[in-house]
Amino acid sequence: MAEITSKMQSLSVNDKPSGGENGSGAINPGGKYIPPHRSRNVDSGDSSAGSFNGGNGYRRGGGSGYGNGGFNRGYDNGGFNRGGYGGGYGNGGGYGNGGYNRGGYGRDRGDRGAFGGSSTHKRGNRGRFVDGKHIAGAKDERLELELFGTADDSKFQSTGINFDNYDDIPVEASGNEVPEPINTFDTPPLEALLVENITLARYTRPTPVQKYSVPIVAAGRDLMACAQTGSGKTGGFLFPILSQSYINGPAPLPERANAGYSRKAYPTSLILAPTRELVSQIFDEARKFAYRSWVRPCVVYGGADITTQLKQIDQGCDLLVATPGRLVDLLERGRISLANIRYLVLDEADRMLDMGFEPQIRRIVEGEDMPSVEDRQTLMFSATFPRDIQMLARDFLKDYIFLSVGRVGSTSENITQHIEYVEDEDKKSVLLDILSSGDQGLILIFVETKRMADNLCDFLLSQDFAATSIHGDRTQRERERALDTFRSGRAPIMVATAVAARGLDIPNVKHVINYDLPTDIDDYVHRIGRTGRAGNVGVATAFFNRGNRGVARELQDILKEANQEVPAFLETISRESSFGRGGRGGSRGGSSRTANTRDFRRGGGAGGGYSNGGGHYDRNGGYGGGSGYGNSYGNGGGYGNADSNNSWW
Ligand SMILES: Nc1ncnc2c1ncn2[C@@H]1O[C@H](COP(=O)(O)OP(=O)(O)OP(=O)(O)O)[C@@H](O)[C@H]1O
Repeated sequence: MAEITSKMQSLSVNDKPSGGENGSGAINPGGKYIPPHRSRNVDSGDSSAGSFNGGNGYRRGGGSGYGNGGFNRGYDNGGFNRGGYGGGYGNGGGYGNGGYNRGGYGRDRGDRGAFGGSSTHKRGNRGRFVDGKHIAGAKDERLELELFGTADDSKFQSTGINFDNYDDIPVEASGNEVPEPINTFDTPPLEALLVENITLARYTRPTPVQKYSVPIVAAGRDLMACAQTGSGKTGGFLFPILSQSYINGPAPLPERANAGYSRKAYPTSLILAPTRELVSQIFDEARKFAYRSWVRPCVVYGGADITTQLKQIDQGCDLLVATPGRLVDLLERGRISLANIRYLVLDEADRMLDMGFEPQIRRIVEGEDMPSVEDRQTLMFSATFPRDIQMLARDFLKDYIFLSVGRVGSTSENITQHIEYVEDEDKKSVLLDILSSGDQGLILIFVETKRMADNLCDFLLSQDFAATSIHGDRTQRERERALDTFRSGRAPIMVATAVAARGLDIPNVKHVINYDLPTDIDDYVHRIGRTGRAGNVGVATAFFNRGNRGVARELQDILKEANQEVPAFLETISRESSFGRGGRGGSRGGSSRTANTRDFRRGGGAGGGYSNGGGHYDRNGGYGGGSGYGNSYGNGGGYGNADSNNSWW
């Protein structure tokens, strides 16, 4: 600290940077900061570095000083400023004294708490199922406004100019006797109240995945559905299970249910998803479409007060949205029975396996009182379906229909993808260039580690950008607050680890930046899918350098599939790395990670049989390691620990 202070004092605006410690930015005689990637001749064969905005200067005047993160925690924690010695030496920018105020944004979380407003379930607006008939509850205008907003409310996603283009995406449905898709919401088999709620949500037409899923579930079939990010998969499972629930009513309680002191809930539908944010979001959607119905949705996830969750469950729980770890906890406490489950949904199942949830999932599905695969309907949804998850399907699904909207694991053409060659030490300055280039709506920046998320967020704050961060080490409250400030635009930049990669539906995310590329190409697909949703357009930029050559080939394939420009350096590096790895084995075509086949049951596919994919994906000592299907599970990760945050993200 003393050393830094003395360095700061000894520097003037015209000083050369001291190098090393501040990321090697340079300051020209006029006091203008020259970012390192400009002041150096880039010779890595990339023509793209620094090409973002035609050379905007930094509007923050002077500031280099990045690279000395680690200061300034406590952003978005409501007003106090721990600026410390902040960033700053080597610049004339004057932010080094804690002068920027990180409070401000980060309040007004309101009272959604763990369960969202529970007013949905006031007696009056709750529906009933009497004598085989669904009787809708009374209307509640205030609640309607809360659930559905108004057409011009930016908090709610509206469809974009390319919404109709979803109809042009080729759909493949394989399996026995695939039912005909519906084309509109007002045709059977959708139940009348659900159609009313869909209208309140201002959905005018079903997306392809919804067109198929509704009749498939109505026909009593199981489903594995793979559709691009942002194309309405949540409705794809909520619509059919709610509609069928409204038509069929609740399952009768088992005879011994709630005998004596037992206070168990007997949900009819169970939706499992990997992260707290995702289950909360699914729950919010379920509240909309369950409005005025007999179905009462509940949500449970780790990291939040279990007593509050139990109280909510006690008030009724017909559709339960849960992370696997917390659900196991509740099962152990004897507060939930799965004996009445008719519909089981696994959303983002591949991520749940990545996170080490497989033991919990197997316990929930096979080791408790859930009806067997023959006596329930099981649905699996994701935008990517690696082969191992298709294998899991063999145990959980029966005679299912495999639905793929577009190619499995492909990205939406609504997202314009840029891959820029950026060396690690240049990333910050290139990022500043992008962020300085104008109003771009919300910007989501992905990094690989929690530490990096903190560092980068601190750095951006030090540069006067209103940023927040989300990662697995932040408390649930902090994570919710971060999401809220981001959603509302009070902090229009969010630095995130993979916790925010899947499923999150945040309107107005215009740009996703992969500051660090993931090592798994499926993660890339999900990350960039936070933009370009519901027919809206978006931009995704990835910083690529030789350290990312492991994904070069797959990235190139993805760009081609989505009709995106493939930079020359990517082709070169991808050729080099394919050569180094002995041909196409590690590529998307032959990878065991992402299924190239549409329906695994059809066998073979471009990559050959499952066991010869090469380089089985491995994370957390997960299910990797083996060739061959037989030993691909059986991961480490210790039973019961997956709700904790042992991971790096
Ligand atoms: N039929 C529809 N009409 C209009 N908007 C829709 C329709 N279905 C879904 N949406 C909207 O599209 C957005 C994306 O939907 P959703 O979150 O279900 O996508 P997803 O396919 O699950 O994406 P991801 O793969 O990222 O999880 C949401 O804001 C949702 O409200």
